[in-house]
Amino acid sequence: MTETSPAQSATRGDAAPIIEVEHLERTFHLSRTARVTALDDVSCALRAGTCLAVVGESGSGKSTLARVIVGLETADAGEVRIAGTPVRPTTSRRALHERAKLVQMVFQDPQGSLNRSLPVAATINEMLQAHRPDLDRAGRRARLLELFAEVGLTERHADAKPEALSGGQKQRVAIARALAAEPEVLVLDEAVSALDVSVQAQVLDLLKRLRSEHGLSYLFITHDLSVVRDIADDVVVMRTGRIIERGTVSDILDRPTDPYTRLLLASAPRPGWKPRRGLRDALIGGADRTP
Ligand SMILES: Nc1ncnc2c1ncn2[C@@H]1O[C@H](COP(=O)(O)OP(=O)(O)OP(=O)(O)O)[C@@H](O)[C@H]1O
Repeated sequence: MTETSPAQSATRGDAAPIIEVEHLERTFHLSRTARVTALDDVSCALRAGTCLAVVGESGSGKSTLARVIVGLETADAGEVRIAGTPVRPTTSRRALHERAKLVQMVFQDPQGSLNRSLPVAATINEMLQAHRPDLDRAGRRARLLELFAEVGLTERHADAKPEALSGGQKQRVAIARALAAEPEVLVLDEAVSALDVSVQAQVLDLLKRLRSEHGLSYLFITHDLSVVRDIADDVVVMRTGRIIERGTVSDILDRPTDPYTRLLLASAPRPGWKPRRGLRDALIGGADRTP
């Protein structure tokens, strides 16, 4: 990770892409006759030092896009480049290690990356062993505590087992674990979606601070438009595997042109929000039928 200088921040608007996604296709074959197209000619770019939100309702292809980007899923066609290097299927430890130094993923459920029977420090230690071979045992412990302090946790949290931590604390551990690899990009897949609103706000604040302190870039996957204004610079809107609208946060949130984006906005919780009856039917049945 590198520190962002004021000059770098000032030129963010023209920043070169750190992730380039070109014409991705991915179809899942569910049976001999049934298939679902999760990605249909998807192209987008994440500018270095910025946050690109990928929004859309459940099943629109957001997680598949994220998984293809980090190499957990293979596309049928198209290409992803991270810092100019194509993401290709590989079992080479060296290639996987180099990719892990570029991009780390944070999932909705932090439990998946934590070992139930070990203190959470063990998870971070494992990452440090892989990515900081220069550190001895004491050096790793010192770095671990530094990472915990960065995400607002203490030594007490480091030595606790996952079950003793709250959802927000576990998500902070997952973020510290990702940072331990010192990546350039975090792919955050619904990373705050399971948290209570107040905890969600604190984790979003943490992510904003980490981004500016370390010059990180974020691909922020969410179905919840209410968090997008807070964290993102650019937005792509996905529907049934396609990108149907893209632009800056204010383009998409204040001046959406696509009827589906307008419906998503109408369904986003905000102060005074009341669910509209039939909205989901309208979303599934055809956005252009309902304003
Ligand atoms: N491994 C898989 N096998 C079969 N179908 C899959 C698989 N992964 C995703 N799909 C299907 O691809 C489509 C897109 O799924 P994806 O998880 O990418 O959407 P999403 O927008 O992230 O939704 P959610 O927020 O619910 O995860 C869905 O119809 C889903 O059922």
